[in-house]
Amino acid sequence: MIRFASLLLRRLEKSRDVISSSQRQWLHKSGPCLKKAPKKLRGKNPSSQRWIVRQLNDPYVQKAAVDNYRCRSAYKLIEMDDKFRFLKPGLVVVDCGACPGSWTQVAVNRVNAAEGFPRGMVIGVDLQYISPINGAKLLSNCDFTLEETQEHIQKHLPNGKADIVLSDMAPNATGLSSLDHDQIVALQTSAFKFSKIVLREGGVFVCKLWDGSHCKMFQSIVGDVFKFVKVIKPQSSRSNSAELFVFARGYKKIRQDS
Ligand SMILES: C[S@@+](CC[C@H](N)C(=O)[O-])C[C@H]1O[C@@H](n2cnc3c(N)ncnc32)[C@H](O)[C@@H]1O
Repeated sequence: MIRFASLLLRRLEKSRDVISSSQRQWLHKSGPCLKKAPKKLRGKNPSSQRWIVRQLNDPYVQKAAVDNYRCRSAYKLIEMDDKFRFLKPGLVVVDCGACPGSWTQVAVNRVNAAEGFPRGMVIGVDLQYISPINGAKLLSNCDFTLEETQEHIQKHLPNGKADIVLSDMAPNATGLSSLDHDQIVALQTSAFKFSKIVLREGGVFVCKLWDGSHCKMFQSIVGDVFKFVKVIKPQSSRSNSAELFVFARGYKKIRQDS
């Protein structure tokens, strides 16, 4: 058991949230969460130890492994979609900040779910390499905030249009909360501007923020062009994280010049 745990630790350390199929099988068989840190943690720095123990004890990490999702973030999108029912069969989805790919996996499953409906389309884009996902177009190593990337995405969209823009993009956190907040707001402002260009009337925009001074303003700017806006914290989002999601539906297709 400990040997397997050590193997898992090594893999977790290498790839953070991403879990391989053998780890998935082991987690599946091992049942309930580990409550104690395996001996192999000795010698690791305290922050690595905390991260590893948290991963091993996190039910969503285990569930993701069993359900074949690339990371626990999948459940945040699943929860939001179970509540608001926006990922419908046949829709076109852009997933910004898609790596390692769990939101893309959820979106592919849900927009292609029903027989007799046209197949949907999911395009994922990230600064990092995203390994292939059946049924998705992936644009790896692309900075979403660049005009050329956004033009490239548009070229892949049918008539340059999408029904849903998702953005789970996040900068590398510095630990300085106001700086991190400003950086994520800048990223999501770029996703919001893009959504105003590509969304069809009635479209949906979902993005992640880290709580801070600009949240209210961001929500109000989004509210100007969507009929319904809500800030939500899914249960699967860790309670000690500043993470929040802005969910906006009913894009009002008006002339935009910003
Ligand atoms: C929290 S992860 C996304 C997890 C993803 N939703 C999933 O479920 O697998 C945030 C991602 O945003 C990406 N990112 C940050 N800045 C970006 C940018 N300017 N352009 C594209 N991706 C970016 C990061 O590389 C990182 O992979």
